[in-house]
Amino acid sequence: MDITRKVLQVSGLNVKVTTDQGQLQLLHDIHFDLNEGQILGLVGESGCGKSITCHSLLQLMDQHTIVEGSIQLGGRELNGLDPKEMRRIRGKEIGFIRQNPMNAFTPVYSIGNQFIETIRTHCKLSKKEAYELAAVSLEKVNLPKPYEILKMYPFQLSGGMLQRVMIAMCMCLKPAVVIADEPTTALDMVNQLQVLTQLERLRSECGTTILLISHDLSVIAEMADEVIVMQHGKIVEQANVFELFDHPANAYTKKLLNARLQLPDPSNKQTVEYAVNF
Ligand SMILES: Nc1ncnc2c1ncn2[C@@H]1O[C@H](COP(=O)(O)OP(=O)(O)OP(=O)(O)O)[C@@H](O)[C@H]1O
Repeated sequence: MDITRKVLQVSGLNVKVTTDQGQLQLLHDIHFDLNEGQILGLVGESGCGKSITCHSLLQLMDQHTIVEGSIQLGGRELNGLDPKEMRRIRGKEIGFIRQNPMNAFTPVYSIGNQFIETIRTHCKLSKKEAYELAAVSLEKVNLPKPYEILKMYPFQLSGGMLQRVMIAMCMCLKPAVVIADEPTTALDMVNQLQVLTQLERLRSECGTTILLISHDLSVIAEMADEVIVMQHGKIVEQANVFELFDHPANAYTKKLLNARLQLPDPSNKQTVEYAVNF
């Protein structure tokens, strides 16, 4: 008996944008399911449509865009949902961890102010209760001295710290799904590891399902259960992470895997080979 619960079901997703040159199709017939507690990796080279996919799921596309198809969260259709209702779903039911953490925060308000505001938008808590919950969550993502962090402004925190503040917000709201769009791209190795560890905790402790977008194949190999490969707005391959890395079926997937930086063998004095020709 299959007991896998589908949390998010995307089918026949087409995204078109109207430009001065006419209509341009950005996504072509995208289908995938996100199962409860799963980490689904989405990979592909720059411009293949990864961010458009997550913005479409979150209904964040601008008014010149046509989003066709079905996006069902727990059986409820999101495409075309009333914007006010969609605002309630974003954050509470679908969390979003953005590529550039600095853009996710308003520079003139303290972290505490924004954290508490976010919690209270979705949960019936007093300011004091929300403040305490925020401090506990910051500690859970290994941010020491949480009360001091809550008093700080976004520019006083590093990118990695801001990413962890966003993960802490998700831990408070416990959304069914988190969409993480290149969460580690702008971070050094130490911060990358901390953010990935906390994402994994979000999944293991809160049972959150994660759509992890990255062009970094090592991040995907480490984190994902299943992987989707995109090219030119289309899914070209979807497979279990081991299957995809060990036996890629599609020619583009093979090219993507081969394009990883090939470091030289130190015993051999040959030139470093960079296979980056798409
Ligand atoms: N509003 C728009 N009008 C026209 N084209 C657009 C619009 N938004 C995005 N695009 C195009 O759609 C394609 C997909 O963009 P998207 O941002 O999803 O790429 P991506 O895979 O996330 O890339 P990256 O890894 O660099 O973030 C790109 O070619 C982009 O130029």
